[in-house]
Amino acid sequence: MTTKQLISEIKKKQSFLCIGLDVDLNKIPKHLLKEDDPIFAFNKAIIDATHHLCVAYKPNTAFYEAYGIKGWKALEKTIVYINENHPEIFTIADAKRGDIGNTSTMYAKAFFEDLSFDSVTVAPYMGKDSVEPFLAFKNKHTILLALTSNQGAFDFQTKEVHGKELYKQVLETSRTWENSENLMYVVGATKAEYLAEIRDIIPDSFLLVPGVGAQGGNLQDVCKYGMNANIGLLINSSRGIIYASNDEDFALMAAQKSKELQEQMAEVLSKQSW
Ligand SMILES: O=c1ccn([C@@H]2O[C@H](COP(=O)(O)O)[C@@H](O)[C@H]2O)c(=O)[nH]1
Repeated sequence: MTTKQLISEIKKKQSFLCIGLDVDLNKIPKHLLKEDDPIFAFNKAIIDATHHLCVAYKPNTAFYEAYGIKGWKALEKTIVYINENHPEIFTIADAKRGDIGNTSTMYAKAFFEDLSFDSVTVAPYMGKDSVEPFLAFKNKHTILLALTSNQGAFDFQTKEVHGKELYKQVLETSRTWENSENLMYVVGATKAEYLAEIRDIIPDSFLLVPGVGAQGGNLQDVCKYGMNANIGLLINSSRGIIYASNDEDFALMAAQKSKELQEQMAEVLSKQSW
């Protein structure tokens, strides 16, 4: 999917909500455990109930890898289901990959070609030659970790190296890489106060913003400091939506939580001049 198509979908749905599909078999409703593939059954119900309210789904691959081959198959069925039934939805493999060049190429093939995701999250720590193999894929997006939502972000990312914070160096340097127009960045909702300075460095890039909901990030603050002329934001909530109920009504409750966020986004968008 192109960025232009993503922006047009945001305008149409009045939503820049990304729903995280982080399926934990200990948290899903008990009745689903009788299904052949409980993970897929859960995802399908959530997708059927919420696809009109969001523009992106983000399965975090850890939640699938943890269940071995069955988990990976459930991930594959989930992405096929989204791509076949809702091709307008932007898909994110939250896999946080990155390795020496030839290995990164294989990671990129796994997520972009085999699984047909629109994007994958990538760690910048190994530098240019570990990220450029992902960037080489046309109409696919590499979402680079910049300033993450967790407390550990302060261990390295905000530390100054040669007089500049590391996350700012990631933003500035990555802009010089080949095919950098295929870059998006992860910035945690819990770090909203950094967004104005981040926008000074990368005014046009899309940001994937996790941390609203269970981690306490504030949607209004993220929009105030992080939005650009093309919206430029995908705000993710995972647990706050998919575990709104662990009973028979889980999909309905997920839709209700999604609607609450979508309505707040529509309100913000109504004040935006296009
Ligand atoms: O900085 C980051 C990067 C990724 N994540 C991931 O996003 C979701 C957040 O889940 P919630 O349940 O809404 O807290 C999860 O998959 C994280 O691994 C992040 O939180 N922060």
